[in-house]
Amino acid sequence: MIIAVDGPAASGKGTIARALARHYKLPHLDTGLLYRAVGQTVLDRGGDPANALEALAACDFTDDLLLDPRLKLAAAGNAASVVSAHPAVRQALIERQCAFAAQPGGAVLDGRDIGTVIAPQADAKIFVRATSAIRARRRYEELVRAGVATSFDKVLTDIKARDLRDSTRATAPLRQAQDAALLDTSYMSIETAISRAITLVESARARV
Ligand SMILES: Nc1ncnc2c1ncn2[C@@H]1O[C@H](COP(=O)(O)OP(=O)(O)OP(=O)(O)O)[C@@H](O)[C@H]1O
Ligand SMILES: Nc1ccn([C@@H]2O[C@H](COP(=O)(O)O)[C@@H](O)[C@H]2O)c(=O)n1
Repeated sequence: MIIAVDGPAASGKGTIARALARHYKLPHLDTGLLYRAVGQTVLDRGGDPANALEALAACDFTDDLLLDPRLKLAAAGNAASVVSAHPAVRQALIERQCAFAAQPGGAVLDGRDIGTVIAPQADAKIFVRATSAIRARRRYEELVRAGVATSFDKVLTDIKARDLRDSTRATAPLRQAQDAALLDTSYMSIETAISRAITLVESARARV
């Protein structure tokens, strides 16, 4: 079974995708990490994420970078949102994601274009959303817990800028697939959101 989980920054899609992977004993891929690794590599090389050639060259990152805690920070997230708009970067990362989705037994992937581009054949698709203020509050609290110095206003501004870039780019923009179920977690606890996600997957399976 392939499960596609998409949604905007800090909507909770990673939390839900990891829980679904545990529940159904499936491997999980956080595809945002791949774009973050490209963005971080450009920054480490002193390059400009908006430069398509530099961003494409940074797709040669090695997998140990995926464990680098810097990928969780705002700098990598913002750079990821810029490099991910280059069609050549998306093309360079597509094969790896499609292969992950196609492995025997299936997989859970989360990102922005899983249900629309990477795995349009997914058995279950969930589009996770929450208001920008609630997403910013959750992300701000997460960063504070991790000891990162920031402010709620900065996190909210970053999230809004990322939403705009991700949903207006020409290639594989963030959008809900026509056959995806919408899960608005704005006023849900993590536990409720996970349990609703499992119910949505079960409904999708029952329809097949
Ligand atoms: N329903 C919820 N209620 C409260 N907090 C939540 C909920 N869902 C997720 N969170 C918290 O919000 C933060 C962001 O969640 P998560 O990392 O899953 O989002 P994401 O969409 O995967 O983010 P990113 O776009 O950065 O990959 C985390 O600290 C997580 O614990
Ligand atoms: N399938 C995807 C996943 C991510 N992106 C871009 O990467 C940025 C970081 O993603 P997070 O999920 O870790 O927040 C995100 O803002 C997107 O620009 C993507 O394009 N496609």
